Amino acid sequence: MADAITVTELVVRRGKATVLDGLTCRIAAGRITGLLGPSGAGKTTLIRAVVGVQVVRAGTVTVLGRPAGTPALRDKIGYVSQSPSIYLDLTVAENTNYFAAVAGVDRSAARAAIEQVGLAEAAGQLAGNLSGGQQSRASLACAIVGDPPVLVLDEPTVGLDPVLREELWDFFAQRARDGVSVLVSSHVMDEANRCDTLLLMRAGELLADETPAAIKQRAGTDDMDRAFLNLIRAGAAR
Ligand SMILES: Nc1ncnc2c1ncn2[C@@H]1O[C@H](COP(=O)(O)OP(=O)(O)OP(=O)(O)O)[C@@H](O)[C@H]1O
Repeated sequence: MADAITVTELVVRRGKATVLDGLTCRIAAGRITGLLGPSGAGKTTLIRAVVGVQVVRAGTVTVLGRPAGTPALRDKIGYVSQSPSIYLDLTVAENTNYFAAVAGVDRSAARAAIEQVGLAEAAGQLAGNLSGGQQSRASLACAIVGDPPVLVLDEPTVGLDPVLREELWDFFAQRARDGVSVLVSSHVMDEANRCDTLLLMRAGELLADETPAAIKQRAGTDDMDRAFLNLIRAGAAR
């Protein structure tokens, strides 16, 4: 299977700490890859390197065969950061229209994105007046305008109720079936079960790069929470 993202011997320092120390992994095209691990493991740092906003000390990151951060990738990656990255003084529709203009697509794509995240009724509202969950969805709408072939989502379902979370995961699965490559970080284990592949990180290292079923089998349990705890504790004890 082709890789959408290739990370080779990646070294990143943040402040005085080496957060990633020679990380190597591959993210398959047209699949949902989950990025999991304890707080501080380096998930956001890896995501930032993939979208090209992280200074890297050594190693390489390529997306769709090009170095991460190259201008040619700008309209190929939809990125949702941990905090909503929308203009609070614009309406939802104005925000998505702006992203449509940047992506070079017309406003019908912006309207479609708003509908896909279930925000049609709030399209005319100022983003600053939305609830936290609505702001997250508005951010996601901006990221998916123009159907980029790669989606990079940093904890996109935080603060969402279970129904919305389910809908968004159905949406990610649909996107993957359409050939989109989805890299998504999460702390929620039932979300981990919906990924095709899981990258489990701890302290900047990759502890596992396997299917959810393989991870559970290796950890000797059917419960994903328990499987992760087992693997993380085994990793810590190494
Ligand atoms: N701006 C920064 N300056 C210095 N160190 C940082 C900075 N941002 C993050 N770090 C450190 O980098 C390490 C990895 O952080 P990162 O945000 O990548 O972890 P994470 O796995 O995404 O955590 P979480 O699940 O809590 O979001 C942490 O030890 C953190 O303290």
